[in-house]
Amino acid sequence: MLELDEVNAGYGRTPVLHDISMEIREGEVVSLIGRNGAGKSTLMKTIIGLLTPTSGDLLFKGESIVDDPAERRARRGIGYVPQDKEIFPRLTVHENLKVGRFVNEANDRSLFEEMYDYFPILDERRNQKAGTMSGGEQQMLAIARALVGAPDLLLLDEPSEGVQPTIIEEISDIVGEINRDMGTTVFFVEQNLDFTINTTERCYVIDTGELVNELPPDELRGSEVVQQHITV
Ligand SMILES: Nc1ncnc2c1ncn2[C@@H]1O[C@H](COP(=O)(O)OP(=O)(O)OP(=O)(O)O)[C@@H](O)[C@H]1O
Repeated sequence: MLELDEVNAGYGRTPVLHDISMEIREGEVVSLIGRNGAGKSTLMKTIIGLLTPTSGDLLFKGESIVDDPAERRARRGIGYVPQDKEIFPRLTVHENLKVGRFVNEANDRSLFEEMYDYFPILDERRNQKAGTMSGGEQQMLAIARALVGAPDLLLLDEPSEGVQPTIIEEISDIVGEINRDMGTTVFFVEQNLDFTINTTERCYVIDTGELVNELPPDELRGSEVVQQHITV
């Protein structure tokens, strides 16, 4: 589904990502963990097209997308939830979902009702202004908005951030259901070990812009790799 081939990227003259190569196969739920400043958001921005790599290639469904602007990548079928969610606080829940549908309008499918089934709290609050909802509810809205146009790949940047623990578990379960029922491939970056272990099938570890390991989730807890590269 997604392949990164020796990707280097950064800000201006400051390199952040160094020779990142990874592969996310169709139907997988894959994660990347690393501490603050390790380069996780930079990697997400590079995949969605908000940052241009200085070298390397990005392939989506076997085709290079490295020259595509972000909106074309979205229309090819990549949904993205940024770290700060970027919901529109003055728009209602339903209006926010409509924006998500517009971003992916090339796709024939719209999943408004499916999203309300997965996230009943959003159904209850269809006409509520998004800015009045809790952090967890806003995160759910951001995920639903990224999914409403039926992308093939969903990218989540720290989905547990600013979300209370009970809702983190709920989000983990819903991401799993969406992956199973809709076949959506998922790639997320996180610092939260519990969320990562509960949600993922395979986990990459990043430290100072370099991939240092790849582990199954049941080896994450107590692992020396995690001690060395994740614990602050
Ligand atoms: N817009 C920017 N301009 C310059 N440097 C930046 C910018 N954004 C991030 N950086 C730097 O790039 C490095 C990686 O940051 P990034 O946000 O990718 O880390 P992260 O792993 O997502 O961390 P966090 O969990 O804190 O979001 C850091 O050294 C950071 O200071």
